[in-house]
Amino acid sequence: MATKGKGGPPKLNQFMHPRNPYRTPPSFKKLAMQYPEFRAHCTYDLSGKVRLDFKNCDALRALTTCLLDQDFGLKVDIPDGRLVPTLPLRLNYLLWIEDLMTLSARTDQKCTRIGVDIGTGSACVYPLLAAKQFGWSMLCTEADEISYESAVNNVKKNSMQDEIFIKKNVLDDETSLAEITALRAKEESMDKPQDSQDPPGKAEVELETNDKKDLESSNYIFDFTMCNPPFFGSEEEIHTMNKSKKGRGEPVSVPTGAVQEIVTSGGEISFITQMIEESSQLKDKVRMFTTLIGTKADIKKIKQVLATVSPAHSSVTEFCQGRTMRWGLAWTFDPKLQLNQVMSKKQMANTKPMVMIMPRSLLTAYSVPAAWRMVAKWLHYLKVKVRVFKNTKYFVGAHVKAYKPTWLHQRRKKRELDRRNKEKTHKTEESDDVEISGLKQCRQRVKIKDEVIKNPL
Ligand SMILES: C[S@@+](CC[C@H](N)C(=O)[O-])C[C@H]1O[C@@H](n2cnc3c(N)ncnc32)[C@H](O)[C@@H]1O
Repeated sequence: MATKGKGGPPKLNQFMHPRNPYRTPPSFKKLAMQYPEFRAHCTYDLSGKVRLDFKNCDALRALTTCLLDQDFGLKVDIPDGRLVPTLPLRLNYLLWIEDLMTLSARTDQKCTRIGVDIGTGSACVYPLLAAKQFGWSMLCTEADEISYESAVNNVKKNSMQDEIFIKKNVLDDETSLAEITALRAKEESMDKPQDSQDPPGKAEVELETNDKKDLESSNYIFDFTMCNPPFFGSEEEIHTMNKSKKGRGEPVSVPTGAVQEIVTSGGEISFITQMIEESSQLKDKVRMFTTLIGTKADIKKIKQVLATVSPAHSSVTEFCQGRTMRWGLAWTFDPKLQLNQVMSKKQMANTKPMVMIMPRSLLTAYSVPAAWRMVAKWLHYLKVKVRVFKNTKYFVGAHVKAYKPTWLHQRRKKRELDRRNKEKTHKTEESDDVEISGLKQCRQRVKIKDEVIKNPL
């Protein structure tokens, strides 16, 4: 269950993406020691704990820029008054896209992924993280002049001009399409197998043949699009939506960002509706479309809009971080990309365990470890990776519980008891050295020993 903090909504960190590094909160103490610009915003309580004022935009900006530097080696400037991205959410979204792309038929690790970030913001946070952490190339759009300039500078600052392209308008811009098509062609020619002295194994040949077949049949230029759309419909909405909700206490941090960054006419529903409509015209160029959704209440309406363009598959997930939740929607017109195969952490937690009943005839010894050894052997033979989780003894993709019928369990228990009693009677007759089994017998043995000590021969 989520933990409830003092006076605020419950903390949701445990539902963060399993690979999100911020599942373990960063050490403010370490950050304060390393970065004077972060230290300037810190206070210390009586126990010496470092505290940050999350309602101060400058403090939030220092936190994000210092973490980007410390954890990802990214130098980022965010102009005053512009949106300060929080990193746990950004990583949750990118990691989910990474999960979805593993389903893509282009499973070759060598091929560079090319994505589009719609409305990249002044920090250019998604493309920078995507290029640095995942090795993807990104084409981005940014309509706001100040944010555009700042995003271009941030890319230059990190020498990522070969991986990140920023445009004011993108998908209808022939120049950017030409640039990306050229990049894709370059990547593909680089990925072609070089003459090697070792002949490839059978598995490698099969993989390469499948990849080639897939590339031949694919005209996709982009692997995915992503977007954190402007959230609010008006300036008044910013204030009403951020007012404390009953039972949730005061919001922990302040909303950051200029009006033109976070407000759009019609709110996120209208922005996402437009993206969905445009996606059906771009279905041959983009394999997968995704967007962030800021309000739970909007999901139903957005799903209805999505149904009108009849995607082949779609999937909704939730992103949990700190005390806020956001949602992700992905859709594709490619029938091979079964997006709903990727489950969110919450879905995983609610999934019932898979129960396997092992027929006795299959096993020489009918016990849980014996059943597990047999399953593990089959899985090893099938080359299925098995992870053993802390609280589950036996785990195979889903929980695999060895099933023991009660009647059988009781019969075995009775047989064991009979055997012990028989042995006990037998041994007591023979000698005083009673075998230890169970607390009662243990006491009995101690008594016997006591007697031996008291009455030495
Ligand atoms: C909510 S902010 C998200 C910024 C950044 N992606 C992030 O997650 O931190 C939305 C961004 O979209 C930009 N934007 C709004 N309408 C746009 C459009 N039609 N084309 C491109 N960018 C747009 C805004 O200027 C703003 O920077």
